[in-house]
Amino acid sequence: MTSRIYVAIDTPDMARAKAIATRCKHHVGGLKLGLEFFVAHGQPGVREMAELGLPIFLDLKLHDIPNTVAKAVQALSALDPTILTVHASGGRAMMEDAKAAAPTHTKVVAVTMLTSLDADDLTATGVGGSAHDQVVRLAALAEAAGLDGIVCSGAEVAAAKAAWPKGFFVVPGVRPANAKAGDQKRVVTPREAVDAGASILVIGRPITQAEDPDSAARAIGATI
Ligand SMILES: O=C(O)c1cc(=O)[nH]c(=O)n1[C@@H]1O[C@H](COP(=O)(O)O)[C@@H](O)[C@H]1O
Repeated sequence: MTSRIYVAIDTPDMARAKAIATRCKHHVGGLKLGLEFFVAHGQPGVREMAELGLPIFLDLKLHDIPNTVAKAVQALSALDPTILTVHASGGRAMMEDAKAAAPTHTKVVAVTMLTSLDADDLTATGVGGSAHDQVVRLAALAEAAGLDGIVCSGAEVAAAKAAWPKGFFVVPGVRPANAKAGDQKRVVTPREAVDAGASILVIGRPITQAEDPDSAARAIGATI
């Protein structure tokens, strides 16, 4: 079975990005390329990484007015990513237009509440209610907009999936037992994320900062 792990290649260094991806490519299901990589290398960089043969998750977390997001999605369509992110808080029309502009088989998923935020951070942004409420509310909005799924923490995925059984659920903020949380606040283990219903897990530093990324990915894979 294909691994559910997408490794987050968060580096602006192309040689390092390729080295990590090459070392763990047999134990992950895909590569997640985000802002750090994209700002440094753009579309040619994404194409170069795609040559390694793994599915590409392009995590640009688009968040702007509908027209701007739709045009940005159109402009990156030739990359044909397997997964693409937008922010659910951009609203329904923005999500609808992003989905309409994306290649038909690209899964467009909406980031709900970043895993680096906790309840206090949410309150500080002026949003009432718990993380659970916020994720379930934004998941319903993403579903209504015709998206394929959402990004949320492992703590909310079971509730979101109960409300949207056909949704695709991306779970970052994943840490093996005893691993450093770093800037992540809503953290679960890989096993907990899968048991709760994650479709895929996004894992960065526990693999990329390991002395041997291949063994780290293999060891995490063995726990799920
Ligand atoms: O959309 C994401 O992938 C994402 C959403 C979120 O809420 N939290 C989150 O950490 N991510 C991404 O998941 C990765 C997590 O990396 P590590 O914390 O190093 O495992 C990073 O590339 C983040 O950009």
